This record gives sequence, C-alpha cells and structure tokens, in this order.
Amino acid sequence: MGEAPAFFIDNIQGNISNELNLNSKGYVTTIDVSCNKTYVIGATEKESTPTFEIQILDKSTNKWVIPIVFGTKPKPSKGYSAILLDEDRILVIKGNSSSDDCFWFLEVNTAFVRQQKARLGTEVAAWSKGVIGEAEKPIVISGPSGVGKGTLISKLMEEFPSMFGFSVSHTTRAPRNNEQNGVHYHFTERSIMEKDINDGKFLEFADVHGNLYGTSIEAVDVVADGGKRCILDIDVQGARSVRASSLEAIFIFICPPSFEELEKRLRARGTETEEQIQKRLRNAKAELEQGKSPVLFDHILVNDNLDTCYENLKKLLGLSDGIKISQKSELVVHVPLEHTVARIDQKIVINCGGSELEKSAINSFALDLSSIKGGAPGRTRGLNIYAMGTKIMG
Ligand SMILES: Nc1ncnc2c1ncn2[C@@H]1O[C@H](COP(=O)(O)OP(=O)(O)OP(=O)(O)O)[C@@H](O)[C@H]1O
Ligand SMILES: Nc1nc2c(ncn2[C@@H]2O[C@H](COP(=O)(O)O)[C@@H](O)[C@H]2O)c(=O)[nH]1
Repeated sequence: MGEAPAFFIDNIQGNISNELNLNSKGYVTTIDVSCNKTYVIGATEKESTPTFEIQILDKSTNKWVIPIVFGTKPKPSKGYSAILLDEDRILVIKGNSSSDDCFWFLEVNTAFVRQQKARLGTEVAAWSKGVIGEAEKPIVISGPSGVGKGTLISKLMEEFPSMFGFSVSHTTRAPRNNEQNGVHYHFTERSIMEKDINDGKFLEFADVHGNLYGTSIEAVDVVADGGKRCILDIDVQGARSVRASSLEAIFIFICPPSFEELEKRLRARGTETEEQIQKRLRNAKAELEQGKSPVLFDHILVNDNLDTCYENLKKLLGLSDGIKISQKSELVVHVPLEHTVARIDQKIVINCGGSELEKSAINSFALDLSSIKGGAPGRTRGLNIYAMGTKIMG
C-alpha cells in the first residue's frame, strides 16, 4: 500500500521545468517506473490550450527522453493524482472532475506500448480513458462482398436503434450514389489515411478489393461512449487484426447459400463495374475458405432466406425474446481538486475530504480495478466504484 497525494505545483524548479518547458502555471507529477525510469506528467498551456506533456528521465544515462504518445489525451485540470499499477500503466485521477472523465491510464509498458516501441524504435506511452462498468462486446460481422452483411446490420439498427451503433469505417474508395460521408464511410485519400495509420489512429486496416479500408479507434469509442453496442462490418483480414487486438468482440461470419447466389446478388446490386465484380468474386473464394476457421469466427450464419438469417442473428445476440433493459447506472461520482489516493491491492481508495461532503454524498470510495479490460489503443473498461463497501456503479 502506498499513498500519493493529489497535488499541483505553481513553481516548477530545476531540470523538470527546463525539459518540459512548463510555464509558471504548469502542473506536474512524477512517478518512478522500475528502478531506472521516472515519468514526468505535466500540464502545460500551449497557445492558451492546456495540454498534457510526458517526459521520461532515464536514470541509468541521466538523459531526458520525449516519448511518442498515442491516444486521446485527457484535458488537464488543476490537480491530479498519479499512481503506478503493476509497472505497466499509471492511473491518473483528475481532480475537479466527475467519474465519466476523471480516470485515465497512461500506459508505459503494456503489450500495445511494447509493440509500438518495437515498431518505432523509440520510447512510447499511450493514454487510455477509464470507463466505469462493463460494456457489451462489440460485434464484428464479416463475409464476402454481396453476401448481405450491410442488409442484416441495417435491419438490426432499425429494430434496435438505441442498442446498436455502427462503426463508421474510413475508405479510399469513391462513394456510391446513395452513400453519405460520415454515415456510411469516412471517405478519404490514401496519403491521409496512411499517415493516420502510422500515427496509431486505427484499430485495424486492410487493402480490400484494391482500396484501403480501416476502423479508427475513435469510430469504435464514439459508439461505446454513446452507451451503444458497436457493430463493425469488416473483411476477413480486418477481423483477424481485431482478433489480435485488445478489443474483445464477438466474431460472426456470413456465408452465401452458394457461390452462384453470391454472384447474382453482387450483380443485382448494380454498384460495381464488371471488373470490380470479378475482383470481389475472386477475393470471395479466399474469404469463404478463411471464414470456416473456428479460431477466427465464433459463429457462422448462412444468409439464404433473409428473414431466417436475421432471426438467427438476433437469437445468437440474445435478442429474440424482446429488448433487454439497459442496466446503466445514472450515478456519477465527483472527485474534488483536493483528494488523496491510496492503493490496496487492486483497489484505489479515494478520499475526497470532509469539505466536499456537501457537494457529494460520498466522501470516500474505492475504485476497483480487478476486472479492467481493453486499454490502448481504445478505452480501459470494467472499472467499478464502491462507496464505503457498497457497490454503487459498474
Ligand atoms: N438473403 C438475401 N436474399 C436475396 N438477396 C439478398 C439477401 N441478403 C441481401 N440481399 C441483397 O444482396 C445485395 C448485397 O447485399 P449487401 O449490400 O447487404 O451485401 P454486403 O455483404 O454488405 O456487401 P459489401 O461487403 O460489398 O458491402 C443487396 O442488393 C441486398 O438487397
Ligand atoms: N478491414 C476492413 N474492411 C472493411 C472496412 N469497412 C468495410 N470493409 C469491408 O470492405 C468490403 C467492401 O466494402 P464495400 O462497402 O466497398 O462494398 C466489405 O467486405 C466490407 O466488409 C474496414 O473498416 N476494415
């Protein structure tokens, strides 16, 4: 058990201020990670917009390193606590914030960070926002072009609009007549998309039928933050990448009743040229082979009769007996500027002090991290909050 007070410093002295270039109103905290690295997390006001900066002091060489930082940064507040968890991530608790924005993780040695370090050959850190409670697993729907994935997803979204949200992918292909930018796809250029991929903004991407397609981390987070279950319509290569990522999902492969029927549907849709249809059909052969993999897909559905296939899809999502009632709690906890934190195993006890009693009925609570899931490049989910021994959220 250790204790780290919430604090902010008006005058930063010595090396830290020089290296971080913090102005006199910067806020900074330091955390020792392993015996030879100190992480300095500082809030600066760059062009009057407060932002978080990270620097690492390598104590073996006595040199400062500026890491490449992935993920959406938290908006700084005037006081925050930081506590090291299991040598791989730092929990940062923002003061004067409510529980939907106060828990953030700075990952310093997770699998994602190690992967990016090896890729880039430099120090890397990654922010991941902490989310209270369990989110239902996203649904990955895959299958050859023309099999009916989009049709099935539209039916599901129409019947359950408040339950599901579509992950809007990016693509370099040209929009079809009925397609809207930001609704069906984010239509973009290859050079822009390649830069964003390089900057770690994508959960997965693939070259599909000659164009680049990809799921941005934001596309998935936006749906989950809206309290909805995310549906991804992606090809088999993309499904494989998501399987290998930290996103836990349900993987469903949609099969046509026959190859001839697939070809008929693709032609009848009338959205592709003959050359594109031929390319999609060639790729479909390989995808149908890979779709049989029980390692990759949890379920296979044959889309012969549309209504039957849709009923089967609902059944496996547990929706055939009517709409599930959301168990989302409306309770929000406020962490004041001045608070203290202490770690007991996988629980962080946050004491808000007596002066905050009037603001919040809860002046001390425990943040349980024993069931956390996910993490960079997405949100860290599964946080639970208990007040004085009673579970109140999650
Ligand atoms: N069970 C079905 N029987 C007959 N036609 C179907 C069936 N399901 C879908 N279709 C039709 O097949 C065509 C292709 O469907 P859809 O666009 O949903 O395929 P998709 O898998 O999303 O393709 P892509 O991967 O290219 O986006 C559409 O015209 C759709 O109306
Ligand atoms: N790997 C990914 N595949 C994607 C994504 N978005 C769509 N797709 C797949 O591309 C093909 C073709 O789609 P179309 O709209 O041009 O007909 C289809 O199989 C989709 O599932 C993505 O983000 N990543």
